[in-house]
Amino acid sequence: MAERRILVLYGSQTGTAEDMAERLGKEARRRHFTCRVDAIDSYNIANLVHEQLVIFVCATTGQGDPPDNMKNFWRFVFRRNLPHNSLCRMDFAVLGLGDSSYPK
Ligand SMILES: Cc1cc2nc3c(=O)[nH]c(=O)nc-3n(C[C@H](O)[C@H](O)[C@H](O)COP(=O)(O)O)c2cc1C
Repeated sequence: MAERRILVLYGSQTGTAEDMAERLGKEARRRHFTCRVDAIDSYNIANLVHEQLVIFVCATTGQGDPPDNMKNFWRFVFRRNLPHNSLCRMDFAVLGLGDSSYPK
């Protein structure tokens, strides 16, 4: 990886995923990565194709629903006409937050 750059995007309803994303950002900067942390729907999805490495930190709310600040992205991901290879050049990781007391 020529440039050490990470984007951390979070979907958070009550702040836990946001805190986690900020912690990841801090840790990444400590390790000399350039790191931006943002709510998923505040980020311009059209730019995702230019990202090298993205960490998605996403919580669940309602009844297995996406948080309000990632609803647009959720719709985007499930678009029927989204080319299957549209994000294939991007490395990504997903950290999901939930609570095991909710029914599966
Ligand atoms: C109203 C509400 C609904 C939730 N629904 C679910 C759920 O359906 N499934 C699940 O695994 N966790 C559920 N959770 C647990 C949250 O996903 C978990 O507490 C998470 O850490 C919250 O992250 P956030 O503070 O970033 O929103 C729910 C929590 C709340 C407050």
